[in-house]
This record gives sequence, C-alpha cells and structure tokens, in this order.
Amino acid sequence: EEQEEDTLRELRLFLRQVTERLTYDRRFKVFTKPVDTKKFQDYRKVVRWPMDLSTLLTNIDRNRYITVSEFVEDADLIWQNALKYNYLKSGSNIRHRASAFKDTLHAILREDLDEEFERECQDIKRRR
Ligand SMILES: CC(=O)c1nc(NC(=O)[C@H]2CNCCN2)sc1-c1cc(O)cc(O)c1
Repeated sequence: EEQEEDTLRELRLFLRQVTERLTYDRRFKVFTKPVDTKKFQDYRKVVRWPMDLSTLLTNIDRNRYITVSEFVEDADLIWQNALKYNYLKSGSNIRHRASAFKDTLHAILREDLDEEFERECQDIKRRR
C-alpha cells in the first residue's frame, strides 16, 4: 500500500546515492561500465555474472531491488568478478582497486544504512 511505496521510494533514493558516490570516485572508473567482452575475449569464460555501476543504476530504476541486501549482492559482484578475472600477478593494479571498492562500499553502508530501515524493506519483501 501507500506506506510500502514510500519505503521503496526511499530505498531507491538511498541506493542511487550509494551508487553515485562510487561512480564519482575516480579510482573506480574501471567499474563504471560493463567490461568490454570484445576487448577482453576471455572475460565471460571466467566471470559468470558480470556487473558494473551503470547496470546497478539501471536495476534501481527498474525497481529490481526491494531490500538493501539484494542490491549489495549485485554490488559485491563488481569487486568479486574483478578479483577472479585478475588473479594473476599482472592484474594486481585492478585487484587493489577491487579491494578499495569493496572496503568503500561496505564503509558507506555501515555509516549510512539504518538497520531499522532495512528491516522494514525485508518485511515488505516477506509480505509479497
Ligand atoms: C574491470 C576489470 O576487471 C578489468 N580487468 C582487467 N584486467 C586486465 O587487463 C589483466 C587481465 N589479465 C592479464 C593482465 N591484464 S582490465 C579491466 C578493465 C579495465 C577498464 O579500463 C575497463 C573495463 O571495463 C575493464
């Protein structure tokens, strides 16, 4: 009902703010767009579930997330995929950025997410 729609609108605003903070951080430019699979032909052999910041934003606008934890599952794919694809010594530069991305994402959530709000979102999900 109306209160639920208010909560989900507030969730989308929060998730857009988190995504935008990461997108504007120049360290994470490599994570802002889908990996170019023409340029990196082996990428899809290594990474089953590609994810990037622009796709997160599209998913938010399409009402794909009704809890913060669903969003975090997708956002975590970004750094997990980068660590997997760059496991060799030559990928250390991207691994450092992936680790910084992970720490920044979870620091933002620890600082800005009210767990009472996430519990409300979980209740809406349960009722559906
Ligand atoms: C984000 C990611 O996972 C990524 N990994 C890379 N790894 C390599 O190039 C490693 C692969 N192993 C051999 C040594 N090079 S390049 C790259 C990337 C960089 C961009 O500027 C845009 C983009 O979309 C993806």
